[in-house]
Amino acid sequence: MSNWYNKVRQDTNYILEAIQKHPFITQLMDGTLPDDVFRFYINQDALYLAEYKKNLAAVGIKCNKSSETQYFLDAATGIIAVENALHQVFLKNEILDKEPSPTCELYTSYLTKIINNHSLEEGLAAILPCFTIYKEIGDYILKHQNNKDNNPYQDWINTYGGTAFEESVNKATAIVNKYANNASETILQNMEQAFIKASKLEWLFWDSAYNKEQWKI
Ligand SMILES: Cc1ncc(C[n+]2csc(CCO)c2C)c(N)n1
Repeated sequence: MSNWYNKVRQDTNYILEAIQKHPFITQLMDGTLPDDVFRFYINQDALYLAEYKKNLAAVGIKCNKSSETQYFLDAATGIIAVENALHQVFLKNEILDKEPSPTCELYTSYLTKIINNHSLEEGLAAILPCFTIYKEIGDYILKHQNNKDNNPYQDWINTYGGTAFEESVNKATAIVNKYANNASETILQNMEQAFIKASKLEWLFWDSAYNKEQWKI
């Protein structure tokens, strides 16, 4: 298969469209997203990222080539720097709640399960939507917004849209494509399932933030 990502991107287009239409994203874009909702999101995202960086490092050390390991370990370190800066801006460094929401718990546990108990290829497929969906949503907002000078969430939008983040996403995608090129039919099916599941969890993460999801008991 020449380009695995292009195929799964096509197959998950409906998820991307659902994210673009989600009120969290439309209100983030027009700047009307309630402050408490965004803070809930950033709070949960800080908890998500604390686990995600471990998952990225775990995938990295399983890769065969040292350049691939280097890439994922650098990306994990980058999370500490870049993403934490966003949390400083919006959360003023204060973690409001240390308890992950059900969806945050589900997404991080799902990734940890796949990475630790399944093939490297599936692990790679599972971590990729985190990169590609944020890049696409960042670009989508930059393209469609007309309030760049007075959107309270512009720092967030600029982090993911535009060219700064593009190279990193392309590199991650290229690594996953390379492993897919050498994968068996069964592994390819598992990779696609993992990519779809993680993409759905990205939608769910925004939806759960929009509803300020709580544990029911
Ligand atoms: C739920 C959730 N999903 C994806 C990202 C975006 N993101 C997190 S780490 C990383 C790779 C290196 O920066 C990217 C793109 C996020 N912040 N929160």
